[in-house]
Amino acid sequence: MFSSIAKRNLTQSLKTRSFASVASTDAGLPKKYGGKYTVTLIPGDGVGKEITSSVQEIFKNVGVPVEFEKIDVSGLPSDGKKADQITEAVESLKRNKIGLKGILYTPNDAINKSLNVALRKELDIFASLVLIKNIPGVDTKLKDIDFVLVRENTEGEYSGLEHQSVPGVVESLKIVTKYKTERIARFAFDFALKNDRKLVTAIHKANIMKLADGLFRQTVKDIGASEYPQIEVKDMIVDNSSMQAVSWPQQFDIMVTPNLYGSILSNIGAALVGGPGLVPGANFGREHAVFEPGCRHVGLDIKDKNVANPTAMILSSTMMLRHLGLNSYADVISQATYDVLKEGKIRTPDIGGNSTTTEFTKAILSKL
Ligand SMILES: NC(=O)C1=CN([C@@H]2O[C@H](COP(=O)(O)OP(=O)(O)OC[C@H]3O[C@@H](n4cnc5c(N)ncnc54)[C@H](O)[C@@H]3O)[C@@H](O)[C@H]2O)C=CC1
Ligand SMILES: O=C(O)CCC(=O)C(=O)O
Ligand SMILES: [Mg+2]
Repeated sequence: MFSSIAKRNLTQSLKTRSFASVASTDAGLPKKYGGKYTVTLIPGDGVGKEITSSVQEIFKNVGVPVEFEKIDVSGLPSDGKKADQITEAVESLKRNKIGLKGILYTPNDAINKSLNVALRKELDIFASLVLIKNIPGVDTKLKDIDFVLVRENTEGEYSGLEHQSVPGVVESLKIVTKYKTERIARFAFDFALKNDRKLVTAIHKANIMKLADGLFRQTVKDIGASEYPQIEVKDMIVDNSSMQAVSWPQQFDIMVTPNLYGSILSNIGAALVGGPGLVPGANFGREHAVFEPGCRHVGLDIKDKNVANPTAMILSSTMMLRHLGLNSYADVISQATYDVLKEGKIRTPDIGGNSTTTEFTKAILSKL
């Protein structure tokens, strides 16, 4: 199915500290026009503008053959017409097939639905891929962490099907389908095969949600046993997985999860390796791929303060370049980013420094 998932193809020097090459689906890659790819750029809310500016500056400096088509979308209630913005973004992504995206804010009210979720559903970018790996130079309590989260991105607890039956009684539907579970399971196993990973763990709560999570658990196990006998498959209850993740994360290789457990585990994963500013991510469908920071934080509290860590966005952009087959550009940019982090002289406050986003970006530029 995902025949074009790239093998780890990084140079030996990068191997120990780079994330795996990323999955791409068997959909045709975007076409180049005038020698360049057009990529939809959605800076998003909070720190989005600052961290995507950092990527744009780096791409320009390196001469990456990518032209950005910028679309402003905001989840902030005050900011313009949501329906028009999201339609424009979806049309652009459908045209370009590929996007780089910051995170869109969702108010905690009963009215405004998540635009992030709407975009993922509309494009059917069903597989969220988040890479949790220690970065040399970023000190963490636990070491040698290197696991991948494959999260179902379009159903589960994020289905948004809720109603109040009578005042004080709310029903919230979690949808799990065999079809969508099979495809996320195959994505996880294909990714394992192509990236030399050996173990897929299905995360669930089948002891309580016997039908929904029972279906998820059993389907992953069945697909593993029948189609991927060379990959080991285990399952683990989500509560225990959370505990294991903060005590013995080295046991995990690939976790395949329903939607909400993936969000929670991506946050745990980010905390393990240094925070939300460091973890890259991507969303794949059959036709489209959208790259965005893996644990999807908005960072409204630090907006326009020039302190955001752009690493997650930069590494998401290098995943995107690998998806486009622009590996040499990806290698140069990720190497420079890792070098700056390893040296530790210039670092943003989230990882213990006092440098600005601009200074961090300049330090990367100086390595290129
Ligand atoms: N609140 C929202 O509108 C949305 C929330 N989410 C989800 O909700 C959960 C938590 O989100 P929030 O409470 O909004 O978290 P948040 O955006 O407030 O971030 C939490 C903390 O991390 C810091 N942070 C985030 N990005 C950073 C960066 N690049 N560099 C340095 N520091 C950074 C922030 O300053 C903040 O202190 C996550 O699972 C996220 O995926 C996802 C999309 C929208
Ligand atoms: O879009 C949102 O507001 C929240 C979504 C979320 O937590 C996630 O996608 O990880
Ligand atoms: Mg989340």
